[in-house]
Amino acid sequence: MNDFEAQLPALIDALAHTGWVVYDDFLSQDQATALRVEGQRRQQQGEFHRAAVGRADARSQRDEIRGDDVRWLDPQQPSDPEHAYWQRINALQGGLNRELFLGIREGEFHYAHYPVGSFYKRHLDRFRDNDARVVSVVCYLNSDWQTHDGGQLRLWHDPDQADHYIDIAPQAGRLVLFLSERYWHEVLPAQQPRWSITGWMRR
Ligand SMILES: O=C(O)CCC(=O)C(=O)O
Ligand SMILES: [Fe+2]
Repeated sequence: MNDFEAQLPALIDALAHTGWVVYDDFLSQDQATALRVEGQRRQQQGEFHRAAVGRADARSQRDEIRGDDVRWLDPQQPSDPEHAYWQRINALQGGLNRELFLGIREGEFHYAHYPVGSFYKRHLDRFRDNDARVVSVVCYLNSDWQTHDGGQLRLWHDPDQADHYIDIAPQAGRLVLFLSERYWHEVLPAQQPRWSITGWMRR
C-alpha cells in the first residue's frame, strides 16, 4: 500500500462530509514533473487541441469562456509517467465506490495546458442534458507555483453563498475533488503556463 492508498479512507470521508476536498500528496514532486514533461512532449507532437464548451451539437470553441488546450488520456496505452497516475486513479475509483456507493463505472481524463493569460470562466462541470459526471478530479503538475502566477482554482464551496469561495493554487502533486453537480468553479487567469490533468468519474 502506498501513502495515497493509506490516506484514501480519510480523503473519501472528507469528500462525503463536505462535497469537496484538497489533498496535497496525490503525486510526488517527481511524478508530477514527469507528467508535465510528458504533457509537453505530447503537445510538441501536436496531440493537443483547443478545448470546447458544451456537448454534442452545442459544442463550440469560446475563447471568452475557456482558453486551455487539452489531450485526452488513453487508459489502454499509458506511457511510463502515466502509469503512476492511473494506479492512483484506480485506487480512488475503487474507494469511492466502496465507501460512497456512487456507482462510478468509468472515468475520462485529459491533460490541460493553460497558456499565459488564459482562464476558464465560472461553470459547473455537469452538462444540462447529461448527469453522468459525478466527481470532478483535478491534479496539478506545476512545480514552484507562486501566488503572483495566478491560475488559482476558485471554488464556491457553499453553493448558497455567492461570496463564499476559496482559491486553490495549482501546486504540483495536489489533487482537488468535488461533486460535479454541486460546485461552481473558475480558473483565474494564469501568468505562467499552467499544467494539470483534469477528469471526471462517471456513472
Ligand atoms: O484546472 C482546474 O483547476 C479546473 C479545470 C476545470 O474546471 C475544467 O476543466 O472543467
Ligand atoms: Fe470545471
